[in-house]
Amino acid sequence: TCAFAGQKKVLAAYEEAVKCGYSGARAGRLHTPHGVFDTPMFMPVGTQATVKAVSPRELKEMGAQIILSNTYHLYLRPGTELVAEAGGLHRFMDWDGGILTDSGGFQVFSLGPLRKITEEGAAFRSHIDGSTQFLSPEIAIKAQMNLGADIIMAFDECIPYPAEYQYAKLSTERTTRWAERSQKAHTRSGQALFAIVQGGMYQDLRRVSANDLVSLDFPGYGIGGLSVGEPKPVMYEMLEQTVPLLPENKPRYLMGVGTPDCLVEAVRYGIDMFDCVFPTRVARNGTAMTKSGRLVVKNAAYAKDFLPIDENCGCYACQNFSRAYIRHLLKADEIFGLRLTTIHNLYFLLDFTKKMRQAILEDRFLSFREEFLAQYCK
Ligand SMILES: CCNc1nc2cc3[nH]c(NC)nc3cc2c(=O)[nH]1
Ligand SMILES: [Zn+2]
Repeated sequence: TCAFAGQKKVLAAYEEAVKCGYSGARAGRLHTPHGVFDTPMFMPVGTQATVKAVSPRELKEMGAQIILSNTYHLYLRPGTELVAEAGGLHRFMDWDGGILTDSGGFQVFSLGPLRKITEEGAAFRSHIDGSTQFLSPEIAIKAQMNLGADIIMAFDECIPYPAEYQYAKLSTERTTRWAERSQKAHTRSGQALFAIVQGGMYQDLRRVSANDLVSLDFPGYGIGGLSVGEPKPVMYEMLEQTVPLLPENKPRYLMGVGTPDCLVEAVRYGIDMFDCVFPTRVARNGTAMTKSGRLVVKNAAYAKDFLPIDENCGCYACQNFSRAYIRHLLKADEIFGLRLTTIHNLYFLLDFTKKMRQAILEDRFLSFREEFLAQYCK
């Protein structure tokens, strides 16, 4: 491993990245106004200012460092000015760890019935009350400044998959112009603005997007437009093309990823931060994540299984309750059942990133990856 001194960048500084072997995997420390955090890291998703079914105290207990909230949702309800009046998102939801807000781009394209995208921004209909809404780089950045997250995201377009080369090219160029407008609109000190690399599934567009955004000098970079239905090998190929072009002393955030096998591959390419609704979403339909794959604890097979979900798991659910009990709660539509599967899934992913960090620091990441993939894809 080689120690690595990054120059101090305001707030989202990236330093002590420790490279491991010939893979791009690295263990780093991310500096924010709410603390210094270890990477690789998984960020639980708290879309509407709550990570569904768990409390801030439980999140802290399970080792969550930074959580994600969605600007699109909070902008529509309860409104980002209201959150600012409440003292900002940290106060509003009583979370004193790190918060990252997305810029609404993705939700507009994936939630609201899309109206149209112009150079100015994106018009859409609210998925809540059908009202006509409009988001632009300026509006999205102002909303995020009101929310007061530690890390905010530039306004971008997540190119759908598949997309024609010409569309991907024009959209990527516009996203770069939007990144510049986001930068100009961002006037709040004590907050890091990350750009988002696009380029669809086209190697040359990915390289152009990364190079253009790097020359605009952001404190960190999201990699967007992935985990949108493309085959995993295509996602990995885009990472291979993109990550090496990003500054080593700045964090790389792969948006919307994912399952443990994707995390371990992305870490190998040099990704530091992840967010995904998968662990909390599948928990709510009774699926638990384990190192051997998924365990649908709601299945009849577990009716009399008095073992925990995972005997080696240190989470509150596995330390105190059996599969039979959790299955009973889920079958009875008891809220506590969803809480237990959610606590387990979040703990599993947070613990998994901690294990990857340890492996990197001990220079054994590649064997860690081999062993995990052999067990997980079984
Ligand atoms: C910050 C908002 N912009 C933004 N969010 C995203 C969220 C994603 N979530 C997934 N898979 C679940 N892919 C994503 C891509 C983007 C993307 O390209 N852009
Ligand atoms: Zn557990």
